[in-house]
Amino acid sequence: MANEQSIKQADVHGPIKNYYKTFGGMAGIKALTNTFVDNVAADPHINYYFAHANIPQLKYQLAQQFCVVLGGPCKYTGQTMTQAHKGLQITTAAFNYLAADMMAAMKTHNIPMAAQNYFIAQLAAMEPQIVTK
Ligand code: HEM
Repeated sequence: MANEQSIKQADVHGPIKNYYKTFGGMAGIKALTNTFVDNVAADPHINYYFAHANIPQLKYQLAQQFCVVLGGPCKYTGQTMTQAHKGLQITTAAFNYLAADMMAAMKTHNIPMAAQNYFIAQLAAMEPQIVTK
């Protein structure tokens, strides 16, 4: 299990459920993250936000964060969601496009529906920290 500091930093809301194995452990989470970031990079509604992003670093931090959210034995050492998205002027519409890109990625990887619902609810709970416009 991730420690308390790591959980807080990852902006996990509410009780963590253990879906780590359902997502295929770290290999599954990395594969999902790759598909998700690829979907975002190909999404003309939001990809311009990532024009100057360090994609390998972003994928690494996302996979660690997702692992913590899914109850896995990881530590998230990146920025909080408030810090990471400060000044990016992210809109509700952009947030929703990104969520749809994650749903498509989970579908691609055949994640069971209950696990999908848990994960997307966790991401949705981060919206107040991310949407600033
Ligand atoms: C629940 C949804 C989201 C989560 C979980 C999330 C998570 C993250 C994480 C973990 C980082 C890296 C922090 C670090 O390196 O310390 C990051 C950075 C970033 N995020 Fe998000 N994010 C979300 C939504 C969004 C949305 C909607 C956008 C824009 C449409 C966005 C744009 C960015 C950008 C541009 C960066 C900086 C990348 C870089 O400079 O390399 N994020 N996000």
